[in-house]
Amino acid sequence: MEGATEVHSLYDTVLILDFGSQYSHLITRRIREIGVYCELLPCTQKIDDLHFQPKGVIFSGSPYSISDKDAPHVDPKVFDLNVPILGICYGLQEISRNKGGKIGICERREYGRAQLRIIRHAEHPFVDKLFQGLDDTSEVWMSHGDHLDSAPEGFRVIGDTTTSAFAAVAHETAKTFGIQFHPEVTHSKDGKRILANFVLDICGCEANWTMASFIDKEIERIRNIVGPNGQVVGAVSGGVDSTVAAKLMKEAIGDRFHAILVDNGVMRYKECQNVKAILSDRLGINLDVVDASDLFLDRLVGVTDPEKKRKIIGNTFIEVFESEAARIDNETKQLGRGKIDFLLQGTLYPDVIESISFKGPSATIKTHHNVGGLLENMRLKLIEPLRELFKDEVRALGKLLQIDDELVWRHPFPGPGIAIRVLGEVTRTQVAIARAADHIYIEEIKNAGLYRQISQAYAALLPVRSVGVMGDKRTYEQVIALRAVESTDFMTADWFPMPYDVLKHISNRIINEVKGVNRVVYDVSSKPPSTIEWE
Ligand SMILES: Nc1ncnc2c1ncn2[C@@H]1O[C@H](COP(=O)(O)OP(=O)(O)OP(=O)(O)O)[C@@H](O)[C@H]1O
Ligand SMILES: O=c1[nH]c(=O)c2[nH+]cn([C@@H]3O[C@H](COP(=O)(O)O)[C@@H](O)[C@H]3O)c2[nH]1
Ligand SMILES: NC(=O)CC[C@H](N)C(=O)O
Ligand SMILES: [Mg+2]
Repeated sequence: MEGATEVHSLYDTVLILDFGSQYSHLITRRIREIGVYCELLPCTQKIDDLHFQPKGVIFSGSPYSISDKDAPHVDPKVFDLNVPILGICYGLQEISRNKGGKIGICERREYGRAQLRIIRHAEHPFVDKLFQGLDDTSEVWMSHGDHLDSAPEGFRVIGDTTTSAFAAVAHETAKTFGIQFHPEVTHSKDGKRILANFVLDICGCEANWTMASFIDKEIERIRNIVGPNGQVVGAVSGGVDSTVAAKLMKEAIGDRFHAILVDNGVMRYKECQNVKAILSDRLGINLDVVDASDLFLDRLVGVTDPEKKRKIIGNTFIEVFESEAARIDNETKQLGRGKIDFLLQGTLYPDVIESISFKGPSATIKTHHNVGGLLENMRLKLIEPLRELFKDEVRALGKLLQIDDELVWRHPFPGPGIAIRVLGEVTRTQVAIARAADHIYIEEIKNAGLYRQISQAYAALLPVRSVGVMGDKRTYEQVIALRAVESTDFMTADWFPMPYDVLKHISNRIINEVKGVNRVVYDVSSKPPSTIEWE
């Protein structure tokens, strides 16, 4: 699917070469916010293998020191692309290394805020473009132990600080810039303006990366890939990612797209009904709800290990999904349609970045199940309309596609659902208790107007018994743990400071209304060292 159907062939694209900095994805985010499309690739990318002509290139920072033996380096051919280059921190040092500058070790590591003094050069107006529109000084964020001892031939110093004589440099003619600070973090006050100067003015990119323009182009792209007769099948959970992907697909190919929602018996209160109502009735998506709850719950009998639960649920998902795809294939044969050739997946850009990152995929803490990802030996080809988008872009897209706020702002819900929120063995009774408590909890969070402030909330059932007293009688029942977190990327999270009066009310309702529970606790652990889900 390379060539004219790729997003980077439809937009001016900036290439970000990742040297492994913890901020690399932030550079990508900031440039997208400016309205310019960009892609992040490992710094080891061979330029001859690049499938598109970037309008400019950015080198990220890096945890390596440029003098390390195994320090990563760019393919020098990047300098022959003849497009503007901006090096950030290690990226500046890498430019300097290629162009003959000297790099040394700082006497004192520089970490934190610094005042950048801007040095202008009236005789070389081009070098001034990076800091155009800025005052004479600017607060910037530094994080480095190496620095330039001299600028390479042909470069001018365009900014310094009291400790860095070469905090910013620019080539007199070659449109190559390097900065020692990090414009991508918000602590650099003019960071976004600097990045905008680079991508808009210096690279000449058009700021046309908006979700409104993406919709039309993506629909067109899907139509080209699928063809006039092709059919697509997709697992849809009612989560924002799969819903937005499904809606795009529906706009592109109508009822040749078949969405399948699997009731695995561990969904939330009335979830399948609600999702069906919204997706079928309101969004016009061709959706089948398959009730496989008995199959899932029977297979979970006696299983207590969280990873085993995930595996059983992941595998069963595939089985159900494959047999549904075969059924649809059969049923649509009479309509004279082609076989189903494609599988829709709601993969997002962070998943892609994670798998191509220079640092490689991170250590497995939990094997998050992913329905499509496991269908390896299927003949179906993947189609991933959200592959280039971040979650907030997906939400913006969802709004434009007129998907209800209720779905667009839904907290994420894991595929294995309540099964990993009932600790220990998953039985129908235990699921019913967790589901009822969760329903009350979420309802009250919404009533208190807190749902949007919280990134994810749920109730977990702990299979331990504690003593209580109700109506003068001794009780000996289980515990509900309430979890609520704030997070931007779900890689790290802080526990949410839930107001006491809201907690009081929720606790009261759960103990009174949910049979089998006599105690409610609130989880005050952050991630790390805890995780968001209890299992
Ligand atoms: N009950 C289900 N029925 C069908 N497909 C499902 C179900 N649960 C999960 N999936 C599939 O697994 C994928 C991954 O689930 P995941 O929870 O990560 O994403 P999501 O549900 O689309 O969005 P969110 O992260 O907001 O919940 C979904 O995109 C969907 O394709
Ligand atoms: O589709 C999924 N299948 C899974 O097996 C799974 N486990 C965790 N999660 C979700 O991932 C995010 C981070 O969760 P953890 O901090 O618990 O790892 C949170 O949003 C979790 O809800 C899952 N999603
Ligand atoms: N943030 C960075 O890119 C740091 C680069 C390099 N490790 C240094 O200490 O200078
Ligand atoms: Mg989900």
